[in-house]
Amino acid sequence: MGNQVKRIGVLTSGGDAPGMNAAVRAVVRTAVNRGIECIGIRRGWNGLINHDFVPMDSNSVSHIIDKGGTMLYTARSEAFMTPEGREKAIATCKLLGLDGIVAIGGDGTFRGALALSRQVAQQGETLQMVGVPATIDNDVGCSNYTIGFDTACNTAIECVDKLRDTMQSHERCSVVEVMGRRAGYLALYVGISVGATAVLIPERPVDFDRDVVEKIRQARLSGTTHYMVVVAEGAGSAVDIGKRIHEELGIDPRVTVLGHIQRGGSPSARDRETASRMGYEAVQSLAEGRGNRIICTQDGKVVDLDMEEALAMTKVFDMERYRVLEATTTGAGD
Ligand SMILES: Nc1ncnc2c1ncn2[C@@H]1O[C@H](COP(=O)(O)OP(=O)(O)OP(=O)(O)O)[C@@H](O)[C@H]1O
Ligand SMILES: O=P(O)(O)OC[C@H]1O[C@](O)(CO)[C@@H](O)[C@@H]1O
Ligand SMILES: [Mg+2]
Repeated sequence: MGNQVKRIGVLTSGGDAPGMNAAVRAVVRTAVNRGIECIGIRRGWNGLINHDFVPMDSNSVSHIIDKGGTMLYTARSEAFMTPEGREKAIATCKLLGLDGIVAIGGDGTFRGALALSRQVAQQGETLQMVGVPATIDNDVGCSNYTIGFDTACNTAIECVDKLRDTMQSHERCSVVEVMGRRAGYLALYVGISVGATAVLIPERPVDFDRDVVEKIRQARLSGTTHYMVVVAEGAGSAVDIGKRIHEELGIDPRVTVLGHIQRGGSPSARDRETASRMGYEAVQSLAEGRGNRIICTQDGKVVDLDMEEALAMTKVFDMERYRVLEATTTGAGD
């Protein structure tokens, strides 16, 4: 774990996101082209604990840029949350002679990276970590955008468009739950894009009467006979919302929880391109001696920020988008 970067590891961690493969490819190819060896660590942080790795060359990442999922597999690691687990990971890094690691994942993955790097520093050594944001939740505070979000939005939109066809024919109300963990980005982007009657997000405290009952009522008064309610998983359960709509309005909604379908599929152009740029920047950053960074998009540019400072940043939710939704759907059909 010296100063000059000769060999790096790359891993994917947390929930998978379309475009993770494109990011792995960019990391491996950029490293190889700079004369840096690259080791794939499999199954997230668990791979470092369990010696689960695979040496990678340029050909090992051929034919993956268009694939969803991650060729390195991913995991959530309980063991890595403990100093003892991280000690085993440090031993593997020493054994493999890693100078740095590119960790592709969400905020949790980066907290893990920081914890590892601090523990190494306590032992008087250095292990440079670089994070690449990839999560369908788009909830990494320091980055405007996270790899996978665009594809997940497009997948959800395709599903909701199909639901709308049958809701329109049967003159029904549909309640659709989308992922996002504690964030409402996915729900709001999808809601705007499908012309949802109502969207519930955790960033805006829900007033059921104002945000659901009145929206459906106004849509009905405008002549509409089908309604689409999009619920972010962080704002509540679609099943509960459906029951409440039945109680308060006497209609009989159909509930769909989109679930993990939103995490799959071939990555969109935006996700492939962003992943390629971020993967490239991650290796540049390590090779140029800038460790403990998170690669971020800010105003369309890819930049690297100090990991600790970046993790302390919070994203300001753009409420203007909620106003766009209201201005374009309230009192009308989709
Ligand atoms: N504070 C922490 N210290 C050490 N390791 C952590 C910490 N937080 C998270 N990790 C590690 O990172 C892994 C991934 O974190 P998490 O499950 O939050 O997913 P994520 O990277 O945020 O991605 P996503 O939210 O898209 O699923 C955890 O399973 C754990 O191994
Ligand atoms: O794959 P799991 O463990 O069910 O996790 C689901 C969670 O992961 C995500 O898909 C990505 O963070 C969230 O939107 C969701 O809450
Ligand atoms: Mg997360």
